[in-house]
Formats: sequence, structure tokens, C-alpha cells
Amino acid sequence: MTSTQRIAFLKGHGTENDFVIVPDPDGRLDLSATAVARICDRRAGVGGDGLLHVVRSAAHPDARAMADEAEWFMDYRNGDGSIAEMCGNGLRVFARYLLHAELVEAGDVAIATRTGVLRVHLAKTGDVTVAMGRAALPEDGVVVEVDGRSWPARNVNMGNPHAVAFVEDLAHAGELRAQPQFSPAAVYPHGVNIEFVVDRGPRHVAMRVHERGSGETRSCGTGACAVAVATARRDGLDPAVTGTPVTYTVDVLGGSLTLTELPDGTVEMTGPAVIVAEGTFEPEWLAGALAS
Ligand SMILES: N[C@@H](CCC[C@H](N)C(=O)O)C(=O)O
Repeated sequence: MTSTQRIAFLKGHGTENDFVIVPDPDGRLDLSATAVARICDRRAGVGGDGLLHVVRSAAHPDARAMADEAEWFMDYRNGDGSIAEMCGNGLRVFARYLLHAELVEAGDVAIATRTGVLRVHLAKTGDVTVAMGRAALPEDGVVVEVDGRSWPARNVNMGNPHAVAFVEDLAHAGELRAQPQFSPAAVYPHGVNIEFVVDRGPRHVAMRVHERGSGETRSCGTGACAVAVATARRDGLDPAVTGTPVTYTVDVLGGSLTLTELPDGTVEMTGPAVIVAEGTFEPEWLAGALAS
């Protein structure tokens, strides 16, 4: 890229988990962690919880092997520039962008991610449904602690790591300006996303989340999946045993998501995905960010 080129970006969100979308079909941009953090900076950059780098699978080393199955790769980055395996809200927004840019047609779309190829059902408008794969729930005796209170937490892996703690009051999670303490540290060698959950009614819960690499966000799609599965097990429900799908509504600060666990153990997530704005980076500013 030369400093005179105008590079486009878009802004989007899914239940107010917001993303800078950077289309780069041929994988020409070298997005270092520092460059991503500068773009996601809410005061000195565009601002977002994370960044969705839109690249053809064939043009990215992490996705080349999936190119026959999925033309597009979601190269997701957290707001601090770190790479995460998966982002559920991001995947809905990514799919909405592909349709918006006429890169795919409405219907069923396969998208490559760092957890493999995932399938998205995309109507021309409205909510997006994503097949998020299976949750793994190893029994690890995880404990989460905030401001002197502690709770046992369920370790749930949705491609990325989660600790789900059931609390009496979401305010007990505190200000979530920093990562809550957790133990044993060895369970999460690469960090963890931590969800705090309260009951709202039958098969209906609410959560707050502290995300690895982004801080407190107003929603986390993989977190909502983890919460739905952890709540189902707490409630004595397991679709793999009963053969009956189980659906939970999970309220997040930025809206509501619907999660269904199917008898084959996979989880479907349905929720909004909104493109908010389109623009171009100032070439000099972007050149500085990319060089940092
Ligand atoms: N907000 C995302 C999760 C993004 C990745 C996460 N912060 C991690 O590091 O694992 C979602 O909607 O799933």
C-alpha cells in the first residue's frame, strides 16, 4: 500500500459488540497488533471492540486450506490487537457485510474462521443465524473472584475460552475495568473471557462479560453460547441425552440473543447484525498506524 491510496472501512455491530470492518480481499494489508489497536482506539482511531479483516481464504495463510469450502475468511482481532480463535457477534456482522458488499447472496453462506468453516444463514434483512459448533465443558474447578466475592465457574470452550459464573446480581461483577481474577491459572494459559450470569425467567438469563483483549463489552456471541450451554447443564438439560433441542434467551447489555443447542451438541445463535457506516482512512494516518 502507498500513502496516497484510500483504504475503505465500515463500522458495524451485533447487539452493540462493535467492529471496524476492513475489506482486503487479496490480503495486501499488513495488520500488526499495534496497527489494529490504533484503528480500534475509541479516541484516536475509528473505535471498536474488535476488527474484522475481510480476506479471501486463498489469500491468507491461516485459511488457505479452507478455500475450497469457504471463499471468505474472517481474520478476527480483538481491540488490543491480539488474535482470537473465534468471535460470534463478529461472524454475524461479517456475513452481513458480505451481503451488503454483494460478495455473497442471501441464504446459506460458509465462512472460514480460525475454528474452521462455519455456516451462516443470512436473510436479505433482519437477524442472522450462525451454526457455532459444539461447546466443550471440561470439569476444571474454576473459581472467579471480584471485589472479595468469589463464585465457582463453568469452563466452556466455544473455540475460544470462557468461564461462566452464576451470580445473584450482575452488579456483583463490579466495574469490570480490569480482568477479574480466576484460578487455577493453568486452565486458561492464553487468557479467558469471563461471563457473569443471573436468571431472568424460564430459559431466560442475562449476562455481563469481560472479554480477553477488549475489556467489558456490551455483548459477546461466543460468551452467550457458553452461557446457554452452562445454564442448560445447571438446569439438568442436555439435548444429546434427551434428543430435544433446548433454547435459551440470553440478554446482554446491548440487546438479546437466542441460543439453541441441538441433539448433535451444536449450538445455533440468532441475533442482529448491523452495518452502521462506511468511510475511508486518511492515507497518512493509516500509513502511520500500519508502520507502528
Ligand atoms: N466478542 C466476541 C468474542 C471475541 C473474542 C474474545 N475476546 C476472545 O479473545 O476470545 C464474540 O462475539 O464472540
